Amino acid sequence: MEQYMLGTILATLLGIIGVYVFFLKKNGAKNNNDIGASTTTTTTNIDGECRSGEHSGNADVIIVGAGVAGAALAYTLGKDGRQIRVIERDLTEPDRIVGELLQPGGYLKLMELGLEDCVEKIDAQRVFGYALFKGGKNTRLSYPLEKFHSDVAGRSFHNGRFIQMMREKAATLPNVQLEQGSVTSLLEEKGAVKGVLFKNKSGEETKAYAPLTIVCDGCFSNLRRTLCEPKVEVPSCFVGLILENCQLPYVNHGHVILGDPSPVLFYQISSTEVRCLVDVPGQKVPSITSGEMANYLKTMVAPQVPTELHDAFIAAVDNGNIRTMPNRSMPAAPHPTPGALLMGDAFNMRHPLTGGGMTVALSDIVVLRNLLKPLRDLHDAPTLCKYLECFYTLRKPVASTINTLAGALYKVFSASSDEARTEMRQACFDYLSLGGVFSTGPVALLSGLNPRPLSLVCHFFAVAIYGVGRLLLPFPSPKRMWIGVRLIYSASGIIFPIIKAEGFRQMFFPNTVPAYYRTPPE
Ligand SMILES: Cc1cc2nc3c(=O)[nH]c(=O)nc-3n(C[C@H](O)[C@H](O)[C@H](O)COP(=O)(O)OP(=O)(O)OC[C@H]3O[C@@H](n4cnc5c(N)ncnc54)[C@H](O)[C@@H]3O)c2cc1C
Repeated sequence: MEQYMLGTILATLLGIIGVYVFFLKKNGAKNNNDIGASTTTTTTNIDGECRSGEHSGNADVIIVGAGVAGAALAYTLGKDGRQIRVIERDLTEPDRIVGELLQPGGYLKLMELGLEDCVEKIDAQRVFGYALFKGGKNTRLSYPLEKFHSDVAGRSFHNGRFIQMMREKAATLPNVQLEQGSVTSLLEEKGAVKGVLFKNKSGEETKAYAPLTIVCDGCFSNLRRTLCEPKVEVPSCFVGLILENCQLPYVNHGHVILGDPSPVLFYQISSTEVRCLVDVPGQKVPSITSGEMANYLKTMVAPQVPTELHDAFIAAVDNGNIRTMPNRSMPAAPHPTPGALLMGDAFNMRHPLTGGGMTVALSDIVVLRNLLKPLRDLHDAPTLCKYLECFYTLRKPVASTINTLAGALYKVFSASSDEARTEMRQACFDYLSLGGVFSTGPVALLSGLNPRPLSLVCHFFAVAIYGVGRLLLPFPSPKRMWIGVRLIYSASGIIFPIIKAEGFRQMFFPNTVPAYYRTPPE
């Protein structure tokens, strides 16, 4: 017992030194890398233009993009009685490897929005937690669902089917108009966005006006430039495969393999298909056409795949249906602009390892809906813009917890040649394997069921301290003490930059939003 106490005190001291050294070193460091934003011009000045003959319609809100965020938002605001005009580039069912696992926290938001039936009739699978695999060992991490209605669980599905269900549901509302068109720019007048310029289905340039334009054009957004400061990072890419005729070792669970060089995911997306996402660090993946990719998957990845899935994995590689997608992260950095708002991936992204994107998007929609509900008229753009500034703070507890965890876990779960990082990775696996609060705490954070930033920081440093304790006990050696110091330093180096980018004050003190911002304008 005394040994453990001593270990904990030592580890805490090391932690403080680590944090201090980290801040000394990082002070002033900047990262302004924006490789995600396109160079497309995003605003068109319409000062003095005649609008007669153009599509002014009578929309209260224009929504650009009917993906996860846009389609859910269209239904939500439409249900509240607003006239909604949705312009979506392609209304056919999307076929992609993103957004296939909705966390239970996201499902709760779907219920709040009245959209939970959109995961019915699409062969969606219930998800009750995760199974973690590392070096021949595995552990099951269940979502803490006991307190919730029996329907509440994660859901995994074909993303396109889910989106199509939400689009169809939104289109059943008479006040929601869904049309195909590609928005090329925002229409700006005296510093306020008044609508959009888009190419309709027949290729004709058309203008549409509304007091509020909400841009939900996804991770490759070319409209966000003027509405935020996009600092996009691409730490890795996902390579997607579909496995058939196989059974996951843990039924109804997501599977995370702590592989080398980085994680591999498996989860069921229908009753007969298992999605596999292989993380490849960096912005380039081996070429698919030259066969380099198949070779990489067979020689590097297949030996790390659980034996139950091995044959199906090889068959999926041989089948050749291999897709790739960059994994982007971008903290929310809005430029509040009268008449416009960003939502979904266009506004904020995080590494998809923890499957948090849809949960954040749906949670943001709930926050926005509640803010807009008491407003009868949206025409006073400057006042509305000032009022909606509190959206950026009110969303923080959920969004920042999920974002921070995604970024931190990706780094902890990736293999490294650094001994301290290797210890941290092992400590994380062992900490989660302890069960009880050591697994339910982090899983509740990841699943969006308990989005508390402080709890996240406590668990993160508890893992680090646990790692240091393991190094020092029973007999600390100078070498192991040094690795312990580096472990705390490296843990600080992982989490503090993410918290800084998320905005420390908003993340931990969301109730400090001035009362003025919370009061709806008349
Ligand atoms: C590889 C990968 C895996 C992921 N896995 C998960 C997961 O398992 N769980 C999870 O919760 N999240 C996951 N995510 C994140 C998730 O996919 C996103 O957070 C979510 O799709 C964001 O929704 P969105 O509406 O902002 O964007 P999208 O769903 O991409 O929708 C954007 C829409 O805008 C349309 N559009 C684009 N430009 C224009 C234009 N100029 N005019 C008109 N329309 C336009 C597009 O056609 C599209 O329909 C993953 C992401 C990646 C990259």
